[in-house]
Amino acid sequence: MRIKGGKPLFGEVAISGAKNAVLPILAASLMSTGECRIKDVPRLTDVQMMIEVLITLGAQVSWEGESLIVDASAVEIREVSADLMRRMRASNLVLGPLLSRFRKVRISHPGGCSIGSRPMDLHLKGLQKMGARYQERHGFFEVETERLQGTEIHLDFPSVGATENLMMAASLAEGTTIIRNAAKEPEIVDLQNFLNAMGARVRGAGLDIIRIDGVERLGGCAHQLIPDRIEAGTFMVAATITGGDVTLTNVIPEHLEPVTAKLRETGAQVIEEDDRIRVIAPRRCQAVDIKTLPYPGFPTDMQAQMMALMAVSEGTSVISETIFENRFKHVDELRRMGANIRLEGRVGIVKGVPGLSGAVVECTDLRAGAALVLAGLAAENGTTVEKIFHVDRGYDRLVEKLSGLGARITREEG
Ligand SMILES: CC(=O)N[C@H]1[C@@H](OP(=O)(O)OP(=O)(O)OC[C@H]2O[C@@H](n3ccc(=O)[nH]c3=O)[C@H](O)[C@@H]2O)O[C@H](CO)[C@@H](O)[C@@H]1O
Ligand SMILES: C=C(OP(=O)(O)O)C(=O)O
Repeated sequence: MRIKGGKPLFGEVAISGAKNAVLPILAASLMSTGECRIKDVPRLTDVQMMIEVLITLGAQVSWEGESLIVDASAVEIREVSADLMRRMRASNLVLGPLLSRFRKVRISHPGGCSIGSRPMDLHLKGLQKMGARYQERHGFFEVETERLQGTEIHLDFPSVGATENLMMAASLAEGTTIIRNAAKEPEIVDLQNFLNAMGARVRGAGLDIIRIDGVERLGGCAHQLIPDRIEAGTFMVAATITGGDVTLTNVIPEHLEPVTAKLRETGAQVIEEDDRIRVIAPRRCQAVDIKTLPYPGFPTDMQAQMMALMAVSEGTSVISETIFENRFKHVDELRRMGANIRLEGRVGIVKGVPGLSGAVVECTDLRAGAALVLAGLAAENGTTVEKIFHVDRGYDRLVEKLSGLGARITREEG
């Protein structure tokens, strides 16, 4: 991606459906014996990969405009290969659905990814409490059960993935499951709504305790995805870092509160309407401290983008990453562009500089890539962002959307 920075962004941009909602929802569709129609699905490589997982398992999946139609009635295979698992972390979300529907699953160990290790002990501990047995062999988890039984599960940490896997598994279990210390992210609420539309009985998503009354079968449904709060947050930072004035449409402002609060602290004006947010940038932002936390805390998926903003803000910012142990890979690349950042373990100390200078930089992961694009939009001269495929995992038509706001950005296939 080539960016000629230094131009404020102006105008309106429509936010796509949420990546982190559609991936668990596609996994959940494996439990249905009817046809599921999911609307407003973003065109992302992660979505394409999840479609491949579903097809490999035997589901029929087709696009109809912006909707995906999934028919999993003929699914029989119960194994996810190491290859698919390596290519997309979220493929671990088929564990709960396949186990509850077929009672036996073989899923490759997720290992780690560039932002840190991605353990599944909480997912497995919860399933074990529901009566599943598992063993780890040759890099695979082999999990089986006669039928999952409802139970009470207390999560040691409000893990998003574990909450999702357990909610899905419990939907076809016998009896009632209570998940305590559950994750409260908006994507959990969207999953609850999708499960209930298929005929499940889930209540409490968005709160600490989720109650699932198991049912015998799940049928077809139609579901509209929530907008992507991380894509939205990224555009809010794009407006701020370039000194622009941008209105986002198709957003749920409440989901963005942690980001909005921080941006307001930097001096940006954020005006919320029903399903729109307008961001008006200050002359120069003030540095603010950031600590990533489970929702409604500040999202880890916005940490890199905020670091790019802090790199050009006035003052010193302390950024603590508490969710992933290795989510600072963008630091070296931002330094190439003139950022003054020191790392101390999981804390980044960012001393704002008056401006960044364009350079050739490389994406190391999805949000690191987004941060570099943002830095490029703010920098003087040209920036080349390489390995942009990381960004395609989570941003739908990013170049088109940024160009629509006046950014000078092009893309070349390497
Ligand atoms: C709480 C949180 O912010 N979760 C983020 C996490 O979700 P994701 O579902 O990938 O990760 P979790 O929420 O499960 O994991 C968060 C933390 O819990 C630990 N853990 C997780 C599962 C487990 O069985 N054992 C265990 O120890 C992880 O190592 C990590 O430190 O990454 C996604 C992609 O960046 C984000 O959208 C989610 O917001
Ligand atoms: C890292 C992310 O996704 P995943 O958990 O699917 O790797 C993300 O959405 O920022």
